[in-house]
Amino acid sequence: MRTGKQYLKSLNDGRTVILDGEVVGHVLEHPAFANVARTMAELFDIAADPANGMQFHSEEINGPANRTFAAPRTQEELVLRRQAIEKWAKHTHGWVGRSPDHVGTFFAAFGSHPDVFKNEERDFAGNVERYYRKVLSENLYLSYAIIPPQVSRATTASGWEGEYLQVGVVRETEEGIIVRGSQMLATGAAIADEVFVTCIKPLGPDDVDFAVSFAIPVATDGLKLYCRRPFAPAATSEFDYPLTSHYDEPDALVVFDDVLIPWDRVFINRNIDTLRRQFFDTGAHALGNWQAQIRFSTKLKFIASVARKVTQVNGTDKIPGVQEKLGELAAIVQSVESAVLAAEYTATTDDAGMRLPGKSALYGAMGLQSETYPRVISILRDLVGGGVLQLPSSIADMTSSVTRPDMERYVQSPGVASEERVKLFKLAWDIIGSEFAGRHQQYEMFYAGAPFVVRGAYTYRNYGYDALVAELDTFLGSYSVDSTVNGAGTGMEGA
Ligand SMILES: Cc1cc2nc3c(=O)[nH]c(=O)nc-3n(C[C@H](O)[C@H](O)[C@H](O)COP(=O)(O)OP(=O)(O)OC[C@H]3O[C@@H](n4cnc5c(N)ncnc54)[C@H](O)[C@@H]3O)c2cc1C
Repeated sequence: MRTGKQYLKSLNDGRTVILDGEVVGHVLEHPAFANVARTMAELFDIAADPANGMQFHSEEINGPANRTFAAPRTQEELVLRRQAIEKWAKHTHGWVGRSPDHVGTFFAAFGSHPDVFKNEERDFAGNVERYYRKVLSENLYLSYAIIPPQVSRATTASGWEGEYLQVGVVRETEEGIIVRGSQMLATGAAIADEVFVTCIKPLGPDDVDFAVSFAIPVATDGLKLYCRRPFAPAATSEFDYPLTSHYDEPDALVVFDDVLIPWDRVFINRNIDTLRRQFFDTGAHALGNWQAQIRFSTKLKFIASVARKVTQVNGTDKIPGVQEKLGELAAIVQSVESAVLAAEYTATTDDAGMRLPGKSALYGAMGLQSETYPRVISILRDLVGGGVLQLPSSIADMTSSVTRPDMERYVQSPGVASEERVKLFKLAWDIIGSEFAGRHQQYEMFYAGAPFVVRGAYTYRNYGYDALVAELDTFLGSYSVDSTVNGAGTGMEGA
């Protein structure tokens, strides 16, 4: 299996990554990307070491592959898959949202349901199968951009002024389709191998040009990545910004300047019905978002551990009011892990033989996430008080012989030396207050769609209200005006 070293080597490929009006040369030589790319390399090394139990024998490629890219067929495989995802999530403490297991999971589901992509003119179903085999055999890191740019949400792209603002097909050639336009928001693309592009938002009949699905290498002619302001370069040290310095995944607006997508990389071409079905009739949406919940649960446990330690250091942990706050935190964190396990417990097997996590539990947790995460951050913010600002400006105050004595005298706690205390509270600030922290709040609230979409389209539809209402109707049918008038069920029978 591909190692971290091999992955890093492959990044010097002439990709067009843009920051501050300029094309970044080799991403590994830029402080915005170097450390987070090394984090990804560590993940690949963990997967490549058989001792970590992250490999499985793939029938599709008849060889070893990354367990997080497996399409589970049995309950045991579903459990092993969750454990492999946890292994990676624990390495980053859940602070890397789009590690390669996220989009890789979608292709596990696509590859198990090629029929959904079947097309009379072209072998798109075969393309999906072959591409999944490529993901497995090359241990690929995919990012994705599946949301139209935020031009206007009042209409879909066909209603916008200006053509091809959203990525769409301009024309077809013998070699493939030519696409033009943009899509948001490809997390990790600047350091990924490939980018998967499609549209998950519903399209109207006039949007057929935008109904595409394809994957291409990041280093493709005409493909540009406009990255948001990176936070890692401003991180003065690992000690000052322990999370920012390692886990600042770049987010990018993806722009296509008449890019040729070869036919063998096209999965959907101008087909609104298949576009809708690709995520939901393949199980990809559920399997992919379960990966996200496993990662989220790992992150929440990490934040809870910081909160608990802060109260120990500050000597507030014996106060009943503080224990109540830690209790609320524990309840929230446990409810997310419980949903992950409940989804596993209620898993079902679909028509293609793929084992899918239970949707009611999965989408239930997702429906609350836009409140869960801010609440968790708010509890930690409450518990740390001003301690996160009563901190030296940087590691320099800790190392300078002039300032260190004051740090050791004034910034410490009983039994907790200055360095230990500063370290903990700097970590807390990187969780609640740094730019990295702010981006994470936005990420957890929006990565699976705006909250109104998650609740209205996923949680509501998958809850199983019909079965509940059927039970309610049985109960309502068990009594009537007549039975009440006759005294039945009132306790007055025979009176
Ligand atoms: C940090 C981060 C990383 C991301 N990474 C990725 C990625 O890797 N790949 C990817 O494809 N996408 C990614 N996304 C994009 C994400 O999928 C979108 O942000 C998400 O789908 C929501 O779309 P939007 O931001 O355009 O919000 P909009 O749809 O514009 O909604 C914004 C807000 O407007 C209001 N609103 C709009 N329409 C309605 C309505 N009909 N009813 C009620 N309220 C409404 C709501 O308050 C809503 O929250 C990322 C986003 C963030 C923040």
